[in-house]
Amino acid sequence: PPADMNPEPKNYLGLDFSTQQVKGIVINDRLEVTHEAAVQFDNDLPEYRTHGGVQVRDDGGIVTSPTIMWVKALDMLMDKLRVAGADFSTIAAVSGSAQQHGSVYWRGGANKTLGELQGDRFLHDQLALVFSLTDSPVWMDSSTTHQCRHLEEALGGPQKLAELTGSRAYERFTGSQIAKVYQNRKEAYNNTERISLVSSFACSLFLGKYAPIDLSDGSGMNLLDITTKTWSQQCLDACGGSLGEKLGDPVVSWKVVGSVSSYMVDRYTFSPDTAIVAFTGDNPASLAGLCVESGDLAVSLGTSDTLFLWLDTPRPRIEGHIFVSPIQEGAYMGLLCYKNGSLTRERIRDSCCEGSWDIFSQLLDMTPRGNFGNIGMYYHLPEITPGVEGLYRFNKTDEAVGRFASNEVEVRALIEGQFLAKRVHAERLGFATGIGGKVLATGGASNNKAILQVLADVFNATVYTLDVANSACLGSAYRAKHGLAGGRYQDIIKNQLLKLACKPNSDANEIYTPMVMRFQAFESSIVEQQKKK
Ligand SMILES: O=C(CO)[C@@H](O)[C@H](O)CF
Repeated sequence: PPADMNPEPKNYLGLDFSTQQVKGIVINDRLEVTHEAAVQFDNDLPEYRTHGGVQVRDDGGIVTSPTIMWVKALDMLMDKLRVAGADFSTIAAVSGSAQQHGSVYWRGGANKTLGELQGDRFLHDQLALVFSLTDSPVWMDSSTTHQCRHLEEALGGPQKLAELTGSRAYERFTGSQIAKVYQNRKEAYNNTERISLVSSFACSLFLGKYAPIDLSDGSGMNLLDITTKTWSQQCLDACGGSLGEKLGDPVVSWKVVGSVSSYMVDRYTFSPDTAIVAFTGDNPASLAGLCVESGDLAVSLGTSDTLFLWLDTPRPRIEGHIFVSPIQEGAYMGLLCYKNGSLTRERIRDSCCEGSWDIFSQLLDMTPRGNFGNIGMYYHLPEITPGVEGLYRFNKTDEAVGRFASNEVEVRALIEGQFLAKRVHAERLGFATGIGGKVLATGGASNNKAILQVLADVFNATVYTLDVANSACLGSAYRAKHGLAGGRYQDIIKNQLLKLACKPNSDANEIYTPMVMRFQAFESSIVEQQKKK
């Protein structure tokens, strides 16, 4: 039969440049993982002396990563994938993701160098001198409070900035980081021809020229007007001179931004027509990898808990973040981060359950939904959402109490309290609870059925689990197929197996909707109290 009757198998490559490692996954046309590899920055590139992939200065305020380390790691990753048996000549499309908010500064002439890379030499040898700033600020940096206040003032306050860009000003967000470079490293800034996010920087290494910033990761900069989907000139002017031309125009996340570079063809035998789909942030890529659809939410129950929301009508607030959706035109995603996640669950397991998850689950199962009206909030660490700290317990008559009557009430108060908070904050951002959407759970605690039952009851929704360890990397591979195929993302992932974990009890709504109201009132009073301190 003619060659096109038996088209080559279509495989897809997804990458994720996270804080501690760069990972690559190859999937086949049925989205099955066929090859994977990772390069750990600390262990595999010790010459850069990073800890957790970063270098910390100034008593923790300044956190950066050597840009060239990421470059060197990519060649190592591609070699590891090839050794693992990946055949890059069968890759139809590549996409990727990266830690959000970090920034890369390309010196004048770097675009030309990117286009002339020689396949017989390492990337890092050829790109050693192309960065006008050699250390990239990353999301853990918190040295830009002054720039954040200036940006919020320039835009009329935190709520106004949130309505325009999806978030209030945050120290880690790229706009304030660029403002700091503009103010303190003016020469480097003026020598900078292009500023990339870590995601568009990584894409540039495959493209052989500057890759555009995508709208979803671009929503994490405090620079993008998420309604018009263009840079806000007011925000650009508040952060740096002629910043718009250094950023280039943003593109939709599913755009094919070009075909693979000659470097990648020569060195790794990619086919010259391999498509490169815009890279995005790790959280938008995770939303894709967790197969979130309209009306769904995903929760990653890990060291910190993260909530990924599908939003059709977002309501930006000074808490949480709204990003342009990486997978659906016109839709948005909400992101909520909680620092008191599994560390808090482990504390209560140790203090009330002799350190045993089995006892934890038994105590949870033996207490009634609604916990006799008791509500608890457990912020051993300074919480992100909301910005409070401390332990708070309320009994059924709304009185603050120092402790609950039993261990089982304490255990249920912790889990119900963590999920009530998530429902309150999700609904504030515009999420509609209980309209038939799914809850997708992942992360360590998603292996605990008793915990997932509470999640199903509080959200009055069926909970599914998917054990995708690297949801961002997997989501990047799915997005590579989506960008090439076009059409609806849902059609790309429709056969993905979701494991049904538990359904809500029939009385869930009548029990938890009133509790949501009470929780909201308690949280507002605590936030007010902390402001007065
Ligand atoms: O800052 C964050 C989100 O706003 C983190 O989740 C980074 O993306 C982690 F890399």
